[in-house]
Amino acid sequence: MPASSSKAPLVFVTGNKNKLKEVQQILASGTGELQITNQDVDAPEIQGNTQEVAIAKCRYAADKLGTACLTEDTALCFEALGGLPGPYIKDFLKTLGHEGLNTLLVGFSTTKATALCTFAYSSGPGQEPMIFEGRTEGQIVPARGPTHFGWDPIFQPDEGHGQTYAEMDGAEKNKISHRYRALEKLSAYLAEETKGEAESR
Ligand SMILES: O=c1nc[nH]c2c1ncn2[C@H]1C[C@H](O)[C@@H](COP(=O)(O)OP(=O)(O)OP(=O)(O)O)O1
Ligand SMILES: [Mg+2]
Repeated sequence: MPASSSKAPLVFVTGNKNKLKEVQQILASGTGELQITNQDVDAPEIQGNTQEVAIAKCRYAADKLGTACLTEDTALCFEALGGLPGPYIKDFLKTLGHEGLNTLLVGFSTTKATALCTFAYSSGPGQEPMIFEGRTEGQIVPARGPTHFGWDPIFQPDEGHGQTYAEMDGAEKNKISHRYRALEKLSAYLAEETKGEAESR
């Protein structure tokens, strides 16, 4: 029996169904070490850098749920704007839309952007969250493809053969995405942690 099967699934705290779906798909194609359930806690999101935002969200969720938990914060960082909107992309997207986000870059010499995913994991209330980051480099482009997930239509990853995230097949996005890369690091950490616990039993 794998050591992890004796453990309860980890609670992934998010209000975003698309994130949840991608995380489940990515984990399903992996080793099966990490299993998750989901809760929406509506944690307040502070101002700060991506790590500070992710840590505060996770700390709040662990205290509120009284258990180990996982949160995730996604940022979209425009090189021309010194990394902004970064963790504030949700509000920028809501207010400006895809077109407005493109307009922000008019007059700049680069449309380069980084999609940055930050998972925060706390092993329980009062336990300092740990951070796992994944990055995918790309360009901001006029919207192409289905519009069901956030800024997917305006982000064209450098490894995407000219397609935007939205135009890519879900499985293709999950091979190169910021979320996949962060989750890979988290899974490796949790596998080690589980191994350590099994050995010390
Ligand atoms: O892969 C992605 N492709 C396109 N758009 C994405 C992606 N991942 C997050 N997004 C959007 C959702 C939200 O507009 C903002 C991040 O904000 P963020 O606070 O992390 O997400 P959220 O509030 O929707 O869910 P949560 O409850 O986990 O905080 O970028
Ligand atoms: Mg949020």
